[in-house]
Amino acid sequence: MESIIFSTKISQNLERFLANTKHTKLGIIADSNTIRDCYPLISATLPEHHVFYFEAGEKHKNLTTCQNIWKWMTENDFDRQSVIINLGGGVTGDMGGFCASTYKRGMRFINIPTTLLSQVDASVGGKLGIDFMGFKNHLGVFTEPLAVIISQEFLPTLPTDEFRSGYAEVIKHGLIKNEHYFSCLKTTDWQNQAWTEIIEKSISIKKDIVEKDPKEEGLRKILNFGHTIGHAIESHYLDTPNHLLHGEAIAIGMLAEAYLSHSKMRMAKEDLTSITQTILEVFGIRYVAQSDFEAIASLCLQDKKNTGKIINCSLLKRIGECEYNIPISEEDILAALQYYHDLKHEPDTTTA
Ligand SMILES: NC(=O)c1ccc[n+]([C@@H]2O[C@H](COP(=O)([O-])OP(=O)(O)OC[C@H]3O[C@@H](n4cnc5c(N)ncnc54)[C@H](O)[C@@H]3O)[C@@H](O)[C@H]2O)c1
Ligand SMILES: O=C(O)C(=O)C[C@@H](O)[C@H](O)[C@H](O)COP(=O)(O)O
Ligand SMILES: [Zn+2]
Repeated sequence: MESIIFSTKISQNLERFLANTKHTKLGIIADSNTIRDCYPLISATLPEHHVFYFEAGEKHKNLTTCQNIWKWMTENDFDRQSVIINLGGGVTGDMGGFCASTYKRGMRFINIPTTLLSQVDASVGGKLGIDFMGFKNHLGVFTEPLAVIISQEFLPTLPTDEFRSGYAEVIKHGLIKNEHYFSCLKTTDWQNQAWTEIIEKSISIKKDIVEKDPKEEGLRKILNFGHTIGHAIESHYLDTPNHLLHGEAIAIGMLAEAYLSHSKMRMAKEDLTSITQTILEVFGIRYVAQSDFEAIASLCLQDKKNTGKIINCSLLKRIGECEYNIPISEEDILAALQYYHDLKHEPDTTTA
């Protein structure tokens, strides 16, 4: 597993790390926001390097951007002894890591995650990839970074919606593995959490699972709770005015899959109520039209956990315990989406 460095002075930690990492060339991959807000925090102490940045956003996590990255690597004579630094959120980490690990069959890379979401989840565990044909992370590989360097110095410029998006993965970590963690999250205002503890706790939950099953042959599928339906919703609305951030879509996915946990796994009604209240308090209700349900359900047919035409979902037995490879039907998905839709009419739960 990659080494994870918790840093309070990113420029110094990175300088030290690079001094001990022999490389021919050094490349920085960022997006249009992190080049402005995050690169200045590390640029002064970096040794000689090349920079590539792309237009920020999920819709640029695609083959066209990858081609531009591979061209930049080639034109600047990167070789297998070169090192790439991915400076940004999950989009930069997933795509930059994918490009590095496929260029000349593999170059080393370091992740410097700059969003809450990428610090608690995306930068750890070696899942890399891009979207393709409208499906999330459809092309990709498992490759560990050389290191992940995590610093909260980047977070002050992160917009509130992006912060909240990352919080969805934090809630997920509590729901799948640690009831106590979830109940602490539940009782504290989400904007006033103790972020140092949250980041460390979430990473330790994820790391523990990934170490046991790095290539998602079994147990790791629990990290995908909320993602069967959540990814389908994210993909469906990606290029529309109703587009959702990854965590916002996963929050809806977790509500829908919590409903299925109750209906198919006998998770207690009190647990469903507690999950529903907690997620709605943070995320409110978002636009998911009934007329889109069929299309969303059919996107689930391409989920990577599936076996042939069987849609396998990760569902909760109770808060803090998740099971994987639970077959669900398209009708189940429609019922779960209806559950989400109907929450809009509950007087105490609608905030948006
Ligand atoms: N590989 C994994 O295990 C894994 C896990 C979870 C999510 N993901 C993927 O990660 C992606 C979502 O990650 P994300 O939420 O970090 O999205 P992102 O990379 O798009 O970053 C979110 C936004 O914040 C901006 N930004 C980043 N850092 C900033 C900073 N410090 N200050 C100001 N602006 C900043 C970015 O430019 C972008 O506009 C999705 O593609 C998802 O599929 C991967
Ligand atoms: O690390 C994992 O495993 C996860 O499932 C973490 C998820 O939060 C993340 O969104 C991941 O990229 C989803 O993977 P995918 O295999 O469903 O594309
Ligand atoms: Zn996710």
